[in-house]
Amino acid sequence: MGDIARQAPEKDTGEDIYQYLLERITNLENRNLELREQFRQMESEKRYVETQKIRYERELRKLKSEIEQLRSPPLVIGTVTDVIDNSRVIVRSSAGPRFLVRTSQLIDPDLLKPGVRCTLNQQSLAIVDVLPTSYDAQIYGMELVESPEETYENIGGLEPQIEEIREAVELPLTKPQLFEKVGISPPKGVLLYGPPGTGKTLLARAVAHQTNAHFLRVVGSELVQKYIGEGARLVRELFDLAKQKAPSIIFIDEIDAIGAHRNDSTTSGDREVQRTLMQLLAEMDGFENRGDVKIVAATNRIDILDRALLRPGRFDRMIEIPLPDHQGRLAILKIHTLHMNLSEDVNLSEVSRLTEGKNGADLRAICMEAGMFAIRMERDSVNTDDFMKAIDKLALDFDRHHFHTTFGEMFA
Ligand SMILES: Nc1ncnc2c1ncn2[C@@H]1O[C@H](COP(=O)(O)OP(=O)(O)OP(=O)(O)O)[C@@H](O)[C@H]1O
Repeated sequence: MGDIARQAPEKDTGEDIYQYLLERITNLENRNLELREQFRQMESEKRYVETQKIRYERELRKLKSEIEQLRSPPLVIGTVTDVIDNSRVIVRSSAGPRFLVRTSQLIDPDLLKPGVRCTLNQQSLAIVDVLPTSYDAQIYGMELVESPEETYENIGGLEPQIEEIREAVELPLTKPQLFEKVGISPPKGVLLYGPPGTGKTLLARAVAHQTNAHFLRVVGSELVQKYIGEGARLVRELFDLAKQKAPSIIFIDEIDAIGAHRNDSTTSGDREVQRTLMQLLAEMDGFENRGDVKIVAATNRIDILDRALLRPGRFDRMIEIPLPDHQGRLAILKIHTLHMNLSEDVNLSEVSRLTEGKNGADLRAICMEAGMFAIRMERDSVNTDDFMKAIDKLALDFDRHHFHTTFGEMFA
């Protein structure tokens, strides 16, 4: 600035004035360049702030819709008993009482006939939807796979557990005569317990693959939360379907949601859970041991399970699925990097050492993230640096998730 503001020469010979103006022009040009550079930097900062803003807005929208979902009340199931006119029908709710309710204009009045099952809004009891009369696994969030693709080779570090489940589930399905000859009953149900993401679902799917059995998966919490008053009925239908599709493996994930230790509380939610559990126990008891339907359940909370579930003839085999140790992590990393193009510098044993305490699902995520870092750097092989960044990113995501969960709980 000082240069630009320099005083004009006192002696105004033509040469001096020319020199002075030349210098002034150069200074102004330099200053112009400086300002342009500053402008460019500010533009790029502005762009960065704008993208950050978009990211936060997106995150906000996601969180809002999550809150919305959590707040949306479950639906009540009912059966139409009488139709008054196009907008009013009498419905018997699954909890017992009958109501005169309104129907949404979106529902085709021709569908509303006595005997039809429908869902009702929990507060207004207005009819929200009509359920198909025939059994539809998808409605209830059941997953039915003809024969899953996972094999024992896709499971890392659980050799003793694989052996156990083969003996308890696979052998009775493939060689029932062995048990008959010896005169013992094979286990009816197997309970897999341990921390989340350690491969319990994977193990159950692999057994179904090995035995060419249908794989039917239900989630305990969904059985009792999605459609009030339907838990017991769903359990009954689940077993019917499994028998129909035999050989089959019923996989009940989060069994603790229906099989937690009972206490004396009598809220309607608790009664619903109890009815569902009683139905499950009844189904298991009335079940042919030597049949070709096997039940595998999984839980992260064996400590809260009702002992009734663990009695002989029910889940009489318990298999612990622990967090993987160093060798286990190495085996899992090998599985998830099998088809990846790894640079020579990658030492999976070192990656395993740096991921102590991580489960199989985390390790899979680390491998995928490492691959993403390589893609971002426009490389076609994954190197050690990518793995290090992926490990850091996972730790960061974990902290963020933890923060959101705690934050969410504060407002729950
Ligand atoms: N031992 C393992 N070997 C290979 N992959 C694994 C292993 N454990 C977990 N994974 C990976 O993590 C994913 C999630 O694991 P899975 O759903 O089987 O865990 P889970 O124990 O059933 O968890 P949850 O208790 O949360 O239901 C699997 O699909 C698989 O890709």
